[in-house]
Amino acid sequence: MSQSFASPSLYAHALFDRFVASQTCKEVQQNFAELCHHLQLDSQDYHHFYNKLKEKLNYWKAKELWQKIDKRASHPDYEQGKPCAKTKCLVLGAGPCGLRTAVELALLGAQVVVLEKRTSFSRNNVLHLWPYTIRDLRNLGAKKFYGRFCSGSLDHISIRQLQLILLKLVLLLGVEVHTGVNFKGLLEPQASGSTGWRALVHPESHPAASYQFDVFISAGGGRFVPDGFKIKELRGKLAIGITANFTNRRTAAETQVAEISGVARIYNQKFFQQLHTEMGIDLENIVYYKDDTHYFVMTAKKNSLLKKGVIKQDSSDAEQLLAQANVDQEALLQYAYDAAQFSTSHKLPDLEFALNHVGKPDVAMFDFTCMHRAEYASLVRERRGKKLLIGLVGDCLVEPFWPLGTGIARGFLAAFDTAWMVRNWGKGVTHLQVLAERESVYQLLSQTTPENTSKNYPAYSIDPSTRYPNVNLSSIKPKQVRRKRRSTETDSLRRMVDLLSWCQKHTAWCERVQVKDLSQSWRSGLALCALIQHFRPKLIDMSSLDENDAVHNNQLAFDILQREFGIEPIMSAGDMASSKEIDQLSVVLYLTQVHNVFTEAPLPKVPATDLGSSELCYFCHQQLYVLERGSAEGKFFHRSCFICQQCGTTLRQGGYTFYPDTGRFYCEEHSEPVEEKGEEGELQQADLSTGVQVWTISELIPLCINVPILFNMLH
Ligand SMILES: NC(=O)C1=CN([C@@H]2O[C@H](COP(=O)(O)OP(=O)(O)OC[C@H]3O[C@@H](n4cnc5c(N)ncnc54)[C@H](OP(=O)(O)O)[C@@H]3O)[C@@H](O)[C@H]2O)C=CC1
Repeated sequence: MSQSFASPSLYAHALFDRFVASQTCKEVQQNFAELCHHLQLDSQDYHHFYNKLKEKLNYWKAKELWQKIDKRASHPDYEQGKPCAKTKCLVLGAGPCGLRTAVELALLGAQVVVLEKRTSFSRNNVLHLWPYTIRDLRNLGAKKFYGRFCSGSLDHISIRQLQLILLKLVLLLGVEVHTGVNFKGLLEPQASGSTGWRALVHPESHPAASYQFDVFISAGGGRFVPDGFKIKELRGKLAIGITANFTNRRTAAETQVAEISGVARIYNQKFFQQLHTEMGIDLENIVYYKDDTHYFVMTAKKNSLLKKGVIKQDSSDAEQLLAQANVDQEALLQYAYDAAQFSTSHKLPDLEFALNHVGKPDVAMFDFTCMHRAEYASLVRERRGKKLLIGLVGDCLVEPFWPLGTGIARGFLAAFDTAWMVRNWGKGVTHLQVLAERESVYQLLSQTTPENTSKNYPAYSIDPSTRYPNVNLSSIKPKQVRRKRRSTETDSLRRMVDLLSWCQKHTAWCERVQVKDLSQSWRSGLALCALIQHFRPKLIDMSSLDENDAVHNNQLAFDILQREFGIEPIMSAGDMASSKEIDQLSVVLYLTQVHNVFTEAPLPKVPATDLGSSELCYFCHQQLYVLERGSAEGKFFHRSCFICQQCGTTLRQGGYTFYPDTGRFYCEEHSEPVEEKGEEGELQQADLSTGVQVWTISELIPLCINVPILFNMLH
């Protein structure tokens, strides 16, 4: 105990205060460990941890937090932690969505382990919060952890602050969070039946490697989707986003500068014209929020970026256009700096770039026209009698179109829906029913807006019917799930068969080689060498190879493929030649890469649709850019056009009356004159989705069955 404290309990209070006020991920973890040590609490005793902590820390400040947590935990949906008392969950990713899901799983009584590859929370970018998320976080004590949380009319928070709030909360609830741990894949239960599902992690010796679980939640962000899930790609017209963060010193001058919650070109032509004339910067829109940083996000026009030398060479391919080598970083910094200065009337003195996680000025330019969405949200895998429920949340489920500000709100909705699914799982509902219900709810997610979700925020719980009015939990039937899964499995199998056919076709020229399967046929190394010779005759001479020298043949092929094409060997040449059984999955993974380099199979190109600008305003029928878009009753419009039909006052959300027969909106004081009813067409939203199917290694993995048998079945 520190000498300066009169009693152990005062010291505990100080430690708790320090934990609550921690401002980095590392500080949170260290202060938490110190608190547990001082109170002699085992943080891995997840069932009892929170209650024991409460017993030992009952001074006013802690009590205020316990009251909030207890209120949430006493919701009937959690049944006092019974539904998932035997459920063990692994959550991948300590982003806001992974952590928010972890809170719910812990409240349901599950053991929860979170893996995060980063060691610090460094994302300054600021997220827009829907009213329900603000209420949700407030009720979980967000303001206790972060005093500035949504003060006044603020409706946004930096990603890192949100992560810090949720990290503190999950730790108090007994969740284990391991940072600096990279999830590499799922490990199936062993044949002996001695282990369940586990994770392959880096570093391999990390204790999380031995954790066995029956629920896996992937919240690894937009780039991480586990094997077995199909992804759809949605593309819009080219839209170049720039985000920039500047240090916020919170001086009086900085405090006074007004935020810009979304100025779009159509509203303030003069501002954008001046910006263009005076600075040569041509923008569609700009947003400025204050939190830990001064955060600016803008959509820039390509031509102005070319003229200012930010983009070096024009290209019709967005990827090439924004490739690192084609961007002048200094010019980009200047562009973002000038836009920030101009839009705040040069009232932010001494603007200095905040630094990102690699210590560079936190400015990024990206193409946000392309987004991914998982075709379904859940899966069950079964091996050796052990079932694993897999769910997706956050950006890896639905990547948001950021100007809409939907990311975190939809992310949290999916976190609740996923928790509801795990609750059913824990309660022993059959797995097809669990999946069918989850998919029924998932169908709604991409259409949710603050208007069409329930306004009864206090009633929100993990039960989907509290949030989605008129949700039909059985719109998808268990048998449909089975059919869909089967077709996915058949797709995977077909691809394996295709791979086998491809290998057979391109080794057929060599009499000494007979490819019958995707395992034993590759032992001698000759088949691999024959494939190489077929596609790159100069790299190898088959006539010099001896079938009985398997180690040499394999080593030769592995070396060539690594040196020439960067394909890492799957095992040592010695193991390949001598192991009792060759692992089919490994061979499939390896040969898929060989197939891809030799065929250079291009990914299908997607026709561009016009996401950014094709809609028209419901009222004025003029072009409607997404950033300036308001919506009510399923209509989209310029916010300035949203006025009372009679008196012209601007309407606000929740403060209007809508007449579906005429499609007109009125303020609360006026109403539709009976005799004036007319007809008005409904604006239909274009279907922007374009399914793109890409053959990836992961699609070959779900089923590693006996390919020759399947080959016969399918042909
Ligand atoms: N720049 C921006 O403005 C961004 C905003 N967001 C917003 O944040 C919100 C929540 O996003 P969320 O879905 O939680 O995702 P996040 O991207 O916030 O979090 C996912 C976390 O998982 C980590 N991760 C990924 N793969 C692995 C792995 N194999 N092993 C261990 N850790 C891994 C990621 O690290 P790493 O990031 O290093 O891959 C990241 O820290 C959304 O609203 C989204 O729109 C999200 C990302 C960027």
